[in-house]
Amino acid sequence: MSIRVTSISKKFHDFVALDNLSLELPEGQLTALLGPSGSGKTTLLRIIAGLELPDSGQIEFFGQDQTNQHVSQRGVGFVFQHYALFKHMSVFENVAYGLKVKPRHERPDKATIRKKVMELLDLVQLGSTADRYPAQLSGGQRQRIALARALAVEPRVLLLDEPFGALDAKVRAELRSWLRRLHDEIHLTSIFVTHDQEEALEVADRIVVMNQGKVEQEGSPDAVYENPANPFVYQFLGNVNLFHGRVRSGHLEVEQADIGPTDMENARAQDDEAAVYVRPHDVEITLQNPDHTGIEARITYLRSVGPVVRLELQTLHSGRLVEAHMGREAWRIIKPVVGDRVFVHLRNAQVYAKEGVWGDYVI
Ligand SMILES: Nc1ncnc2c1ncn2[C@@H]1O[C@H](COP(=O)(O)OP(=O)(O)OP(=O)(O)O)[C@@H](O)[C@H]1O
Repeated sequence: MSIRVTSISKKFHDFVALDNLSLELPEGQLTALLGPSGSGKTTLLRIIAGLELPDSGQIEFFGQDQTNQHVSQRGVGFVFQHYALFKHMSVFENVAYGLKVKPRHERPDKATIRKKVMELLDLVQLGSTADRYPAQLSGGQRQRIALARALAVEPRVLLLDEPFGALDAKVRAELRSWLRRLHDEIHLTSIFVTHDQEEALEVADRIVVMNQGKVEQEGSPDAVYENPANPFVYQFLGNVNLFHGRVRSGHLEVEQADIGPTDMENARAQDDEAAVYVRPHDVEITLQNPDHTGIEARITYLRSVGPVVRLELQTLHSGRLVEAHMGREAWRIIKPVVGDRVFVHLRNAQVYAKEGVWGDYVI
């Protein structure tokens, strides 16, 4: 385990930013701290870095206690959202900076520094910009240089705080896949903070979902997406429809439709109210409802966006709005239009019964 966070708490006045939080981060992996604004992600990152002191708890790197180590002794590299490069220095000088300011006995000679900087610039695919100044680079290029600068001092741990947060959507998407490929090359233990679930799912080896200073769930992107531990995680990881249903004798009922048998193990959940969550791409639409498993609804909005047709429907029983995404092929078969009365089927529903008891219900 390369980074171990044990029982960290941090208050700002009366506000609890981190609440007895513990976490272990595997070596060589890229871990995303994901959570809504104010959930404590940046505070945790700053405490790991040594930029902020916890009220209690312990931080270890590779088995060594770092809690009282100064930031300069921890061997961390940073990239921040607005970590401006030195404007008056060229790209080369910016990346070389951390090496040039090392104490004399640790400082590499000039030729070694030049070789290293050029290698790093090639690694971030900006070798040709060595003589330019930051003002002559795009925002995305500047962040790549900031990353090269952070890597120059060979940190043990790389910390990135919303590194692409200030960039536009297209550049952001490019840098995401670039960061993923880069990490596959360097395998440095890295933590990056984001509130963008897509970014976390696409880039990270592990995701830590945070809420109100605590960890809600941690695991691989697939595990967290496929098996969210609770409604908070489920809702946070993407668009979702919520239905109120009832489990009766092991069957899930939603708006007079018999959705089918549930596999909920807990006895209390066998006859109870249930919150039913379904993602838009798991909502299926049919024109007929012979087995009464569909919820009656009317199409109120329809628009095709690239390969997906987005629909909004309103259920006839409760008036609840439902978002559905159909593949174009599926849409072509039944060609529904606005105003049509159809049936909504819930696939891969996550059923959370009252009192936090929950089950996974899959047709
Ligand atoms: N120095 C400080 N003084 C007072 N309150 C602070 C300080 N730093 C953070 N906070 C508060 O602690 C809470 C957690 O902040 P933090 O920046 O860790 O959240 P975050 O999850 O990174 O959110 P965001 O995505 O908005 O940056 C916030 O409510 C913030 O206002």
